[in-house]
Amino acid sequence: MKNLFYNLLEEIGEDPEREGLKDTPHRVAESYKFLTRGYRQNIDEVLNNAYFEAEDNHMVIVKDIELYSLCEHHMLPFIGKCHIGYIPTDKVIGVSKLARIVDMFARRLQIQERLTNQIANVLMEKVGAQGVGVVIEAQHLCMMMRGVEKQNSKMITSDMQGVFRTQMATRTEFLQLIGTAV
Ligand SMILES: Nc1nc2c(ncn2[C@@H]2O[C@H](COP(=O)(O)OP(=O)(O)OP(=O)(O)O)[C@@H](O)[C@H]2O)c(=O)[nH]1
Ligand SMILES: [Zn+2]
Repeated sequence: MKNLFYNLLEEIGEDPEREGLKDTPHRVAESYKFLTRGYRQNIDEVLNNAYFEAEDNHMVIVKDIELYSLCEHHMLPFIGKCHIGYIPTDKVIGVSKLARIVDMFARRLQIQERLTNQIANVLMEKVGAQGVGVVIEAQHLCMMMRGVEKQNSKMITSDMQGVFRTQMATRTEFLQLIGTAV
C-alpha cells in the first residue's frame, strides 16, 4: 500500500519526496489498515463468548453508537450514529459487544444499507434474539464535499427483523425509545 500511495501522490501532481510528504505513504497505509481492519476480524472473536443468561424478555437498547465507515463508491467517510434494540430469547450479549459489532462491519468498504443489515443479522443469528431493530443515521462526505454538495442531508436506514417486523407495538416502542421519527 505504501508504494501505491507514493504513486498516488505523483498522480495528483505532488512531489512525494518533499519534506512534508516523506512519511505520508507510510502514514496513509497505516491509516487505511486501521480503517479497513474489519476485514481481518472474526465475529466469534469479537463477541468473545460474552453471553449471559436472559432473566426476562424485555427490550434492550443501545443508542447513539458513533460510527465511522467508508462508502464503497468513493472510499470517502460516512459518519453517524447507530441505534440497536433487541429482545432476547434465552441469552443477552455483553453490552460493549454491540458497539464492537458496529465497528467490525463499519471498518470495511460499505453501503449504509448493507452495514445496517449485517449488524441486525448478528443479533438474530449469533445471539438468537426474538427480534432486532437497527437504525443508522449518517452523513456521507461523498455527498457533502463533492458531487451534489449537500451539507445537511442525512441518510437513515433501518432493518427490522423477527418480532420487530411482525409486532407493530414492539417496533413502535423501539422507535420511540431511540427518539427517531422513522
Ligand atoms: N444507496 C447508497 N448509495 C450510496 C452510499 N454511499 C454512496 N452512495 C451513492 O452511490 C452513488 C454512486 O453513483 P455514480 O453515479 O456511479 O457515481 P458519481 O458519479 O460519483 O455520483 P455522484 O455522487 O452523484 O456524483 C452515488 O449516488 C452516491 O451518493 C450508500 O451507503 N448507500
Ligand atoms: Zn460515496
